[in-house]
Amino acid sequence: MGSENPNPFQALFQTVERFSNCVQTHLANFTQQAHRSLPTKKNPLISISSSINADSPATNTHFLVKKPAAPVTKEELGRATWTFLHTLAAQYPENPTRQQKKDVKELMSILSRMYPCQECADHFKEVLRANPVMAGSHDEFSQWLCHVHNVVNRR
Ligand SMILES: Cc1cc2nc3c(=O)[nH]c(=O)nc-3n(C[C@H](O)[C@H](O)[C@H](O)COP(=O)(O)OP(=O)(O)OC[C@H]3O[C@@H](n4cnc5c(N)ncnc54)[C@H](O)[C@@H]3O)c2cc1C
Repeated sequence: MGSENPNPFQALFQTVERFSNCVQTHLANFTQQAHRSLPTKKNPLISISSSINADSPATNTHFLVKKPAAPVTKEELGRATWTFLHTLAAQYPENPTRQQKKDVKELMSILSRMYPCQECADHFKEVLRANPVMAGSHDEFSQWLCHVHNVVNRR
């Protein structure tokens, strides 16, 4: 076989290798996490409390009920956001439309401006500048996300 007929297993081996690298990263992160202490709730980024108050008169169309604040730390917010992003990547189509590619790039850009942790948002802007979103296919986007997740967490 000449260079026009590359080994048909080569692409498969490369995909398996990339997947294996990603799994290794997961395991490494998981092991590190197991040794870390649980995130502290002493310094929450934000407190999520319902704006519903049961005591107020029903003069408006909605009732207000005050609930205890649920503190959200940087770690909790990060984990929830990564879960959302990796779920999005898992469902990202093999052959995305032009609109889907545009949407996912805009989403990342919005995240870098509006992420509710200013320090993280600023850092993510730098990460995006150095690693422009790659969303040409399911694999491309999943691997790009995996990579930027590692870059963010290495910091
Ligand atoms: C956009 C963004 C910017 C952030 N910037 C900062 C910052 O500047 N400073 C800061 O302190 N924190 C930042 N964070 C939070 C940080 O990334 C972590 O979410 C947080 O520190 C908690 O880390 P963790 O190790 O518990 O797990 P997380 O990194 O939140 O990951 C959650 C789970 O995802 C899995 N996982 C880990 N790596 C990968 C991977 N590469 N691919 C697939 N799955 C993986 C693991 O099973 C892990 O338990 C940012 C988060 C986001 C979403």
